[in-house]
Amino acid sequence: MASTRQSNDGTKLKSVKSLTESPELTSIPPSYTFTNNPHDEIVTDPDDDDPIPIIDYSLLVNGTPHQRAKTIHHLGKACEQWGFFMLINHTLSNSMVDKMMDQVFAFFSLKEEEKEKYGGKDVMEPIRYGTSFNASLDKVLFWRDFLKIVVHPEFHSPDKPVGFRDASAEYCRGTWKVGRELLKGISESLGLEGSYIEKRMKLDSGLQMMAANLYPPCPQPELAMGIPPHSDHGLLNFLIQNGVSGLQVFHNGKWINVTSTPNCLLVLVSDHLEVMSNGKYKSVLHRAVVSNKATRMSLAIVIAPSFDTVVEPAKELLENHGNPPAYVGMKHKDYMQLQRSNELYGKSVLDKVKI
Ligand SMILES: O=C(O)CCC(=O)C(=O)O
Ligand SMILES: [Fe+2]
Repeated sequence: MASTRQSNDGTKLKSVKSLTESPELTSIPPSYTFTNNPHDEIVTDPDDDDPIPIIDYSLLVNGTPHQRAKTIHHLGKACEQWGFFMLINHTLSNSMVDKMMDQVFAFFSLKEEEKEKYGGKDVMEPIRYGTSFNASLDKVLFWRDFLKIVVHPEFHSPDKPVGFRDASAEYCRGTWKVGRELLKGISESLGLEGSYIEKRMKLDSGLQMMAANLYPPCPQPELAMGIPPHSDHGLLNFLIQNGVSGLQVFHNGKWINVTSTPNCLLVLVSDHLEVMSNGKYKSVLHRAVVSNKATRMSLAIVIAPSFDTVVEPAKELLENHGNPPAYVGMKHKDYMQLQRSNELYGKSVLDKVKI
């Protein structure tokens, strides 16, 4: 049975998409308005002297030993200094990516009753459609509808739209492969064996999740927020978007606009890589702002440890470098549950495991 999402005052909460479809909407409802301006920090485009790192995937997998070693070095620096990079020359074809984005758009375009089949309250449901982040807890609502699906170790898919299952099976297989190759390079960049992360994080039964976000045009974008500053659970997050910018990453005390670059994967270092590397690599704080011009869509693929893995700093890194652990271990499932059942705010979950 379709469940009903409740807003703070107990009334049914509409998706942002259906809210924006009412023709008279010229201002945003007060429940979406931030009283302390979320846009008051420094926002800038990337500096020419400190550009967003670019990693060439083809050199990592098919390069000469020298090219591969150089790429692994750059990869390590990107994880250390930005927690974020753009991946080019990867193996995901344009047609595969386009097909996937078309299906995500088709899902959000279904009738609300159809989408509401996945509108359950349990934050750990394998397929979950909703709005804002945690609508029953969010003090101010976010200008965003979402669909989250677990696709590994068990593959799930909504039945509609018709082409969704095939497109997502193909896209998820492709991104999983890229994720495992990148994690090999990242293990090596930490001075560990190439297979270290995949073994230690039990990636054969690792969690892969797809999270699709829809940010409809907003009549007062300066008062609203698509998704608040946060870092993600898991090891890596691959983001693609529909050609409309809105992602900002926090770097050296400033919010950096990430302009949409076709054919590249935006790769975000996530909390479990920070924990596992004992803080050498930092998960990136990021947020999404909205616009009054176009609907923005983004699609995230989370590559994460198996649910039963206790994620803690790699003993080998502590022993080799004589460093004390900076984080306590926590089971991935407990970490994810903690993040999903609270307000999304900065690195608040990571702070709980920091020593
Ligand atoms: O829409 C974006 O660019 C960011 C989405 C995001 O941070 C997430 O899904 O975790
Ligand atoms: Fe995120």
